[in-house]
Amino acid sequence: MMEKVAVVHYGEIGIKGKNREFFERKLIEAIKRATGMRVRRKYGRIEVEYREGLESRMAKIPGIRYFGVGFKTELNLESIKKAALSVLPESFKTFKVDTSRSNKNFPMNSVEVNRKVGAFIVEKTGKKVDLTNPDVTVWIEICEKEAYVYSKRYEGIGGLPVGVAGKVVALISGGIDSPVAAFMAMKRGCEVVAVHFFNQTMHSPKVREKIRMLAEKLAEYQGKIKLYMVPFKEVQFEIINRVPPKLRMVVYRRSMMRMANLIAEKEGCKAVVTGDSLSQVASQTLDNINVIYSASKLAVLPPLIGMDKEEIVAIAKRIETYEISILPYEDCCSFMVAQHPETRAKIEDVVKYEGFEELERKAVEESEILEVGS
Ligand SMILES: Nc1ncnc2c1ncn2[C@@H]1O[C@H](COP(=O)(O)OP(=O)(O)OP(=O)(O)O)[C@@H](O)[C@H]1O
Repeated sequence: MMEKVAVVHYGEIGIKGKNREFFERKLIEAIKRATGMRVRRKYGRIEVEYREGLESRMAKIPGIRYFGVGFKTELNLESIKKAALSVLPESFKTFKVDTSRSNKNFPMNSVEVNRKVGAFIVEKTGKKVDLTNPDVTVWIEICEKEAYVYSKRYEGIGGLPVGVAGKVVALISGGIDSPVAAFMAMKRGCEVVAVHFFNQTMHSPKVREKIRMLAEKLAEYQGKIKLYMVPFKEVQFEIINRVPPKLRMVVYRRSMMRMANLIAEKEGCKAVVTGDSLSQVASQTLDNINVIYSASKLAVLPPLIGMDKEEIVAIAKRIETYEISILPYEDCCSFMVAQHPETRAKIEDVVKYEGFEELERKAVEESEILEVGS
């Protein structure tokens, strides 16, 4: 019996005590959804029936630390040797065998298995062992009733399965930062509801298409994603009518916070995620962040707060949102703000211009709600 499988390891879940079963169930659901294959929990790992192309989908599932693709075999040295030969690539010069053994009843320890299987590969292929820098590593995992043997090992994105931490609203602007922030929240177990505010007259269909593309990319990590497109032209015009240009930016971001809270209430979300990073732009001074975030009843989580632009860009490239984010688009709000917005806003100077909750509620009610992803 030799069955082609992927064997999944999930670091952090292992140490979560009584929540472990819940986390494993969520991870199994996510793998099933992403691959459509049979998935089983086994020996502190997850075994996935193999199909072509499964690797790229699995590499995007939060909660997976790494996974191997190879064979499941019967638990005896002969079967393991046979599997080891069959996972070798066509051309290589050097190799090593790396065995781990969770079944302590197996008659050989890991070092002995390394030696026996290594000697067998040398005998059959004439290749050399190199323990420090081999071209190929053959991993062998000896479990209760079976062994897994593979030479292809893929890094996952780590973190926790989507959904174990609850739901959040993530504000997605169309820039580089906010999709990265949404991804970071997913990676820590949040199910994300994406929200974008746009001006229904000024914004071309291209903007909507771009936001949809970003949501689709994020859906690859989460399964499906709900996207709220909130038309907030009326709110914007009210802000222009009432608020001096210098303060408009802080006021519209507070308004976005209130609308995000309304959506969170509808969707059962427990926090608002933004792409703010400290001091990157004028809106992101500590004074302004205090004033903006205080418009939210729910906690506001800015996962990028301590990151440099280069670090954010590197993640955006890795998760493949970068190429979409740099497509040209009309920014929602730059037309309405002063060239040098206030950087030290004070709450008492701002609230006196506010009071458009009715328009905010209407904008949220008129949102287009899309289910994106497969
Ligand atoms: N039109 C919008 N729709 C939804 N969220 C928005 C919108 N504009 C701004 N935001 C939220 O406010 C945050 C700060 O926006 P701002 O434009 O000041 O910063 P930024 O660093 O350019 O962020 P980004 O790269 O995400 O656009 C964004 O990361 C996003 O979470």
